Amino acid sequence: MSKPKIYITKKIPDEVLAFLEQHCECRMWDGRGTPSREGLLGQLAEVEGLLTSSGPIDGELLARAPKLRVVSSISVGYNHFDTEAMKARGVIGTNTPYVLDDTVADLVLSLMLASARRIPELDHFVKQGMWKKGAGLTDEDFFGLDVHHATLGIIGMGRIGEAIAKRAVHGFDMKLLYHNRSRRPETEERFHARFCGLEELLEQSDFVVLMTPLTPETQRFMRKEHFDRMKRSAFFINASRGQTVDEQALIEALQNGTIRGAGLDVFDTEPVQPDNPLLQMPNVVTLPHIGSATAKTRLDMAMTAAHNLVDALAGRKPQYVVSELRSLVE
Ligand SMILES: NC(=O)c1ccc[n+]([C@@H]2O[C@H](COP(=O)([O-])OP(=O)(O)OC[C@H]3O[C@@H](n4cnc5c(N)ncnc54)[C@H](O)[C@@H]3O)[C@@H](O)[C@H]2O)c1
Ligand SMILES: O=C(O)[C@H](O)CO
Repeated sequence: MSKPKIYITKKIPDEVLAFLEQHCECRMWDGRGTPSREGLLGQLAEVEGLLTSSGPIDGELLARAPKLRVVSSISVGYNHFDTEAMKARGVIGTNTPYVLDDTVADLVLSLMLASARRIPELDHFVKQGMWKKGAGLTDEDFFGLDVHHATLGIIGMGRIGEAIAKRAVHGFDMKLLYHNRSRRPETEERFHARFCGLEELLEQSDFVVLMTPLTPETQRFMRKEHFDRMKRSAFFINASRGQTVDEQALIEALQNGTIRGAGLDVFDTEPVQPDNPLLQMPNVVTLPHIGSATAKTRLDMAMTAAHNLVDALAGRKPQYVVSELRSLVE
């Protein structure tokens, strides 16, 4: 029996490719990064499975891929899936939850610590030779904000939110507030966390961490009125998606001193434009969307995605089908 044809839009670890080759006829993008949109669309005529981490997987793409049955994303976020178009065509969509929770949570704590203790700013200061006698420096020039025992507000208390909570509460003795679509009694008990309305969370937190998925409901979720409610001494951390924030409102809140600083792994446009004012701000720590970027975690994500793809193509129920498309496998 012939193997199903799949296309892989970025380089994946050898052992994941070897596993896929046992079950599928694989073609993998061999350039750097990912193919252009046109380049990708031109590859799809015979393809039954797509392994990717970007999109959009929309009506235009589906029209160019008449045999496509499964799109397996090497990511937990799947805002690049047009789930309505996929459902209408019966295309299964899968993702990779759980395997990256700890790695992303480590990064969020890093952003909190780096922004509050001004690590990149003061690293630059030292390397530029500005730490010297006679410069008139005082202790206060280096003061930051304590992370330990501060109040953390997590918006979007899901899998990654919980991993952040564990580190913050058990490691840093932080007080935890959270806002979520629904209450989580076990989380409250485990971390002495308090569920509260968004406004109260914003007003009381020293660190506000945004960890919701990007959905129509969370698009531009953090706006001017929300930054206005935050403490002037507070930090805003975003590792969800850039479009969950009104970036212009964030820029103004930072410029006006409405909030003290920010730690950002994600941006409205990625890669972030070089003239984005956020890149000029010493009180903002910026990263190139690296929440899950360790070799071990990316390997686990790619292998999880490969199993999802192989199972779905073989007519078995994959481990992680995105919720909007679960009816296709039940
Ligand atoms: N920066 C990165 O590299 C990186 C890595 C992994 C995940 N992410 C992002 O993080 C997101 C969360 O991942 P997860 O695995 O924790 O997902 P999850 O589904 O386990 O948790 C998300 C939580 O957000 C809540 N939520 C959704 N809409 C909400 C709303 N309108 N108001 C309040 N709460 C709301 C949900 O109830 C859920 O508890 C992903 O969808 C992805 O966009 C980013
Ligand atoms: O959603 C995810 O898994 C990360 O953002 C990587 O894309």
